[in-house]
Amino acid sequence: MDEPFETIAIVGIGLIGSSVAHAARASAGTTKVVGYDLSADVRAEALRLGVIDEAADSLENAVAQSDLVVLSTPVGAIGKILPQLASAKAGTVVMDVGSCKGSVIEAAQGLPDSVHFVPAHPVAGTEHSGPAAGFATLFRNRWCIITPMERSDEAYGRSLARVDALWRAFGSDVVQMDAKHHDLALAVTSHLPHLIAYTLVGAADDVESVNEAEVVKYSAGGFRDFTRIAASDPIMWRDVFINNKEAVLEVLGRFSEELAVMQRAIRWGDGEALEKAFARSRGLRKAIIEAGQESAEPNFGRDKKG
Ligand SMILES: NC(=O)c1ccc[n+]([C@@H]2O[C@H](COP(=O)([O-])OP(=O)(O)OC[C@H]3O[C@@H](n4cnc5c(N)ncnc54)[C@H](O)[C@@H]3O)[C@@H](O)[C@H]2O)c1
Ligand SMILES: O=C(O)C(=O)CC1(C(=O)O)C=CC(O)C=C1
Repeated sequence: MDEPFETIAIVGIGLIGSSVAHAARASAGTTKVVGYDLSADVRAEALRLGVIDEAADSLENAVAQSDLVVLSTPVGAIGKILPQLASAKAGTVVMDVGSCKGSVIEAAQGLPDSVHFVPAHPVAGTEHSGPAAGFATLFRNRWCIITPMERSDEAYGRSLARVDALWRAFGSDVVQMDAKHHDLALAVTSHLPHLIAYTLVGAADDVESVNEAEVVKYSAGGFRDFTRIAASDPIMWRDVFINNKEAVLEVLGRFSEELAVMQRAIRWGDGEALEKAFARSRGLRKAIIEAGQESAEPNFGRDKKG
């Protein structure tokens, strides 16, 4: 990288924060990672694992010594932390990695121009959380969506370019997007699927004549795949749904209509309608595989040993 961020501060050392720390050291010229987390246990674990070089005892201390501040806490906390960065030294670059962007940008409105805030969202993750879950290649071949602040000064443009280069160094493709569009698109591709997975697992609890032991014992592939998604961090997802309410409710409305169409087709034995809908889904999966965003191997390649 031309102008690397030599010292970075990771605020919130979980799956994404620790992955950024690993990737920055491995491929973006970072030589020192300072970490701050609300949890002292997480700070100690991150230090022990070598995810961070130094644990800061406060947000201020982490920010003071860094070229780049990475906000990788749940989205609700990002909104609370941003206003506290108003007094950061001039030229500090701050980047978040939150899953929704409108509420984060709203919280950044009060920052002075001397702080360069670049909202980013790596569309990459797993169902695991915590500092041990991160790895350097998480962002490789994935998209990172940047939703820049509305400002046209040259200094901000330079910081934007440095953040763009950082994600490219991690192996991501980078695209810029308006925050409102980002929030609607991700409500379709990420937030609704998680809501459906959480709801499906909840529904299994509701069928009283099938007990939990049977659900576990006879769990079929489709159910197992949903449970992977539904094992994601409850606090992270609570914050996503609260902070992307409008887009999620819009997409959920469309989903409910589609579900009613399916329900009706099943009730009336309309095989043609069902077959048509299922064929369309198969085509979409093929397109995702062809775009290199998923493995074509059965069961996502998880059956392979070694
Ligand atoms: N998990 C994913 O797949 C994924 C993918 C892309 C983006 N994101 C986004 O990245 C962010 C982090 O997600 P994650 O999966 O790494 O979460 P995580 O649960 O693994 O880690 C979050 C960490 O933030 C800490 N934290 C909470 N409040 C804090 C505060 N006020 N100050 C300092 N630390 C605080 C927690 O103690 C925890 O260690 C979220 O905003 C999420 O929306 C997640
Ligand atoms: O792969 C997963 O397990 C994820 O949930 C990652 C995932 C998603 O694909 O929906 C989750 C949240 C994000 O903000 C980005 C990526």
